[in-house]
Amino acid sequence: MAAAATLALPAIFSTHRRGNFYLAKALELGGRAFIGGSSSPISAPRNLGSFDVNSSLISPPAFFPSSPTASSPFGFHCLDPMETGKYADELGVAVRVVQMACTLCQGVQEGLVWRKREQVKSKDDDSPVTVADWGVQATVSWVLSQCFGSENVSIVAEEDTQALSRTDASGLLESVVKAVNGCLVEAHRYGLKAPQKPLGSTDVLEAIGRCTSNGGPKGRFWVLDPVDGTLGFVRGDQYAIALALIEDGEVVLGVLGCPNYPMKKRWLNYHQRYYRLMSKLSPPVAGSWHKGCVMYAMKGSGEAWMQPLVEDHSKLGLNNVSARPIKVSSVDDPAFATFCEPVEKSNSRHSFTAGLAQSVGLRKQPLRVYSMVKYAAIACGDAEIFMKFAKAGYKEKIWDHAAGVIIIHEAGGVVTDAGGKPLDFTRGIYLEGLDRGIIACSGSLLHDKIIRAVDASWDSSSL
Ligand SMILES: Nc1ncnc2c1ncn2[C@@H]1O[C@H](COP(=O)(O)OS(=O)(=O)O)[C@@H](OP(=O)(O)O)[C@H]1O
Ligand SMILES: [Mg+2]
Ligand SMILES: [Mg+2]
Ligand SMILES: [Mg+2]
Repeated sequence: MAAAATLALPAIFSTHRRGNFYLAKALELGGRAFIGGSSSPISAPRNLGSFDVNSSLISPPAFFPSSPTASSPFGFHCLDPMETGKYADELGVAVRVVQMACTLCQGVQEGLVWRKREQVKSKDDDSPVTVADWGVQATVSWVLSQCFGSENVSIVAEEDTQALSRTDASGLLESVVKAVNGCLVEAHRYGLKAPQKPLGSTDVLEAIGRCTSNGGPKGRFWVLDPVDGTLGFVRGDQYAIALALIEDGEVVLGVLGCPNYPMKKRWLNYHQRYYRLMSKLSPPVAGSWHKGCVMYAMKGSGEAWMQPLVEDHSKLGLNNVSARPIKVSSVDDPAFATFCEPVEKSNSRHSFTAGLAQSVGLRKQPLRVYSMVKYAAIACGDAEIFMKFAKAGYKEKIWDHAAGVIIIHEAGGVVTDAGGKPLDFTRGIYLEGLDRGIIACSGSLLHDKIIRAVDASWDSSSL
């Protein structure tokens, strides 16, 4: 939604050289993020079958097992049919398109090492936007329209076409079109249909520009953050692709693609340390740095799932596919809890959260991670707390939270504002009425403690 008015390069180029060096190093180590199966304890997902929504999908969905179930003729992750079958088709399409989008982003992130100047632009608020942000928005919008019919699809999304439509942006637009077609041509590998011919620039602009919904309390709309944590993305670090569906003001499904997030926590620790200490750590054995996953959940199911990113589903035996249920951590002693927060000081008050951490008895260093990967870390039990206190005047957008909130919730956690109220997705593109900040926790014990600590210290803080 924020307009990208200038094509001038942002300051991040001078300050982010380190990040690109890291990315180059990371790529030297592992090549493209690819997981052909996880060695984590797996329980096979109970989903399945053939699939054909408006003939835009082909069957069987390669990353789900293949036998049909009574509850899901479309073959997706089969949750309790009484409660959650309603959105099974939407979830299936959402997971597939997010998987595809992850691959698009990985390609662009690799390219940033060599061609960053053409691929990153600056928006009015100086935040970065890249070929990947536009490319993912176009791809998701196109696929959703194909699958459900454009007349049935309404999307709230972060990006617009303003910067891409400028006469001096033809090279940029060309890069976006190339990224989108490169992604869509592989659609069949994800059980989706590719376009009959490559999309032209008009089609791509139309797909991006179609995402003009303003949300609200009634009806059904998708919420998309094509690249959340673009700064992390540009720096070769963590980022997420976030897609959610909202109906009558409630988030009913959420999918988070986390292309650099490992299936195993120990690799997250390694990733963090590797970025910081770079040359002092020996590189992981090639291919062993299993990173890249998609997490998803459907409202009311009490289940959330994580599966590895796969590049080519056709090369996988269906039974090798390894979605596993995720649950929040059971740690409720603050001394052993990990809390996450934004990396950028300008996005959240680090000094305030440091004070809170101390008063609550948190002992570990904060895990500063870009994007909704923070929500992902809590949902899968890698961390216990996420706190964000934006500066006064900043209004949180629904696309930065919707997918993460439902996944944490279904995985057993709690997400509220600092007043203990659920986030309100009924009031347009912003989380209007948000009380002070956002607090997500693995359990209510920790959550209560943080809320009380915020109350105790808010007035004396300078916020
Ligand atoms: N000033 C300010 N205050 C608070 N939040 C802001 C602010 N500016 C931006 N944003 C939004 O923050 C999104 C990234 O949030 P993160 O938690 O990943 O922050 S950080 O990058 O780790 O610092 C980021 O999402 P993306 O634009 O998708 O990257 C923004 O929507
Ligand atoms: Mg975002
Ligand atoms: Mg974004
Ligand atoms: Mg942005």
